[in-house]
Amino acid sequence: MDSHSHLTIPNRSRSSQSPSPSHSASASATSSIHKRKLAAAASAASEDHAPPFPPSSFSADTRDGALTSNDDLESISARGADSDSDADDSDAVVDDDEDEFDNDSSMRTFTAARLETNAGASATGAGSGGGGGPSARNTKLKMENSTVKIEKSDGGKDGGPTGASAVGSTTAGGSVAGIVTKEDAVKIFTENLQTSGAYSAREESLKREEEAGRLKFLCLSNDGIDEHMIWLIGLKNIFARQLPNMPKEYIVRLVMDRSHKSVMVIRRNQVVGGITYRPYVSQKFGEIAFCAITADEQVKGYGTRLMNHLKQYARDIDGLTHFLTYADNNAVGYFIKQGFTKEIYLDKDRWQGYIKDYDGGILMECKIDPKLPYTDLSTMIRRQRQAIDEKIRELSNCHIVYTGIDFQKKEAGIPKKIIKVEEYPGFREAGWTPDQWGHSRFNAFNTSTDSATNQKHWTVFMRSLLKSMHDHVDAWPFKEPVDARDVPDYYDIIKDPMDLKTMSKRVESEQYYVTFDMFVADVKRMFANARTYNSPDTIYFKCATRLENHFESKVQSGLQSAAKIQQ
Ligand SMILES: CC(=O)SCCNC(=O)CCNC(=O)[C@H](O)C(C)(C)COP(=O)(O)OP(=O)(O)OC[C@H]1O[C@@H](n2cnc3c(N)ncnc32)[C@H](O)[C@@H]1OP(=O)(O)O
Repeated sequence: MDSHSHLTIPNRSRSSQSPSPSHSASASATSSIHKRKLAAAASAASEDHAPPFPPSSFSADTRDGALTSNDDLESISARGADSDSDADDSDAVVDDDEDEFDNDSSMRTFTAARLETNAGASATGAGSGGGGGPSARNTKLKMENSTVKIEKSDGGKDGGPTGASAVGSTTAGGSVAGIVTKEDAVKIFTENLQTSGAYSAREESLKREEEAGRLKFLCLSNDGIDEHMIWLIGLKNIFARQLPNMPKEYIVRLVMDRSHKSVMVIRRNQVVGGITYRPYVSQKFGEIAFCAITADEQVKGYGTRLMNHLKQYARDIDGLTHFLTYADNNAVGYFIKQGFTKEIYLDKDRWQGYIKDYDGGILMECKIDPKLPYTDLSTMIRRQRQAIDEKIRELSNCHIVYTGIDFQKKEAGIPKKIIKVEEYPGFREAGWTPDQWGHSRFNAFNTSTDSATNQKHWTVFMRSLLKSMHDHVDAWPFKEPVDARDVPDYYDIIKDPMDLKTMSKRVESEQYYVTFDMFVADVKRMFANARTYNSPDTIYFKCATRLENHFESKVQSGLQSAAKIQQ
């Protein structure tokens, strides 16, 4: 039952740290210490030198498997309380800045050499439960010309020692049950189709990066394989930087704990971020302990793709149905976007006593869908969009785009030459007939004898409405077009400006507003523009609202009296 201890870790708020200008400065200030450490590690000549991973202070613990016994947690908690002042951590626990790690060229060369040697091997197969024997757990860096042992594994469960698993490999070749093939997609692809929104665009672009081999998502745990350890240390460094209120020792312990797994984003063989979680296989849920993306790669979609890979992996390999996590307050928004809720629907019996309490975090839950192709959601969305578009095309011809009219815009958009409505390309094809001329949802005058008289009634009505607005006390901001010399950025923001003077010209042309709806649309636009550009507390915003109310009441009363006259 040791792993089910229900303890409160007092100082484990994961407050995130956003990139700051001082970031690089602080990195360079400590880099010399770091380089000394790395040089010592690379030489590995003397046991007096602490190797970069895993350092002696935790290697003993991690070799012994799970680290979540009561004793362990209590000691973590006690250490956590003074972790912030624990500047000496750097010696005991490699307290590297993530950038320092990146910046050290000798380490990079070393890492690259190793990773090249093993290219491809790390992405092969899921880990087995038996690969973590002492001989396999070589936790010291070797010299560059030394051989690195890569173990192939067979997809073990239970959160035991695991080799690197290419996350999402369960959908090898991209074929997912229930998803049509590429060829089918091409067949139903149609022109003028909006193929993706922002979410899909980001997902698709990262998916392409994966397919091109520039990006990979791996699930690893502490298996002693050198390159895995390098990545785990890289991930630990990211967590330490991005979750500064988390005791660093605690981060190391969980990342290196063999009952935890880490799904990592690796780009050009460097860790960009990851999620460390503990699968409780018997309970079919996982607890996300840490989640972070390196500072300069945040909000680029990595966090979402990482979570999608995690869900797919946890469902298909670990057999999990839910995730629970204590989310930092400022990360709640991210988790909500990943499908987490603050309501916990999972039966308490399944999780209570298993997960650790965190102060300052909000417990959130995510149900893993049993079928969704999480790593290929963008394809699913695209195909759904295509199917809907196809259906709409069957039922309507609104997708047909006709050539536009050469409007010959003059001042105020009044056309120079009159074009008959029936000559507008597409009007007749859309089902319009000449008897619909002047048709409007405002039908107060529509019963008049002929359309010319009818139109005259409307012109008089529009003129009176304009005058009424013009005379109103709140009309002053709307009488003339906005002068760009007074408001330089106005036309950057407002692309379709409108004002009372312009509308007056359009009314007086007696040609522009062929329906009353067009007039109302211009009035509405004028007020909408004012509310778009100005904030609610401004006089302009308030004038817009008051004048609009005035306009609406005038329209109502005008239409009612017109209707009475008709009767
Ligand atoms: C259990 C825990 O570890 S809690 C602590 C979580 N970690 C942190 O707070 C560390 C600092 N933050 C990070 O490392 C990252 O910002 C993460 C992991 C929170 C998110 O990763 P990213 O790569 O930035 O996420 P991604 O780019 O996929 O963004 C997904 C969406 O979430 C939004 N988002 C990202 N971070 C946050 C946030 N902190 N709050 C609200 N929304 C967020 C994005 O704007 C984006 O929205 P959109 O789809 O509408 O455009």
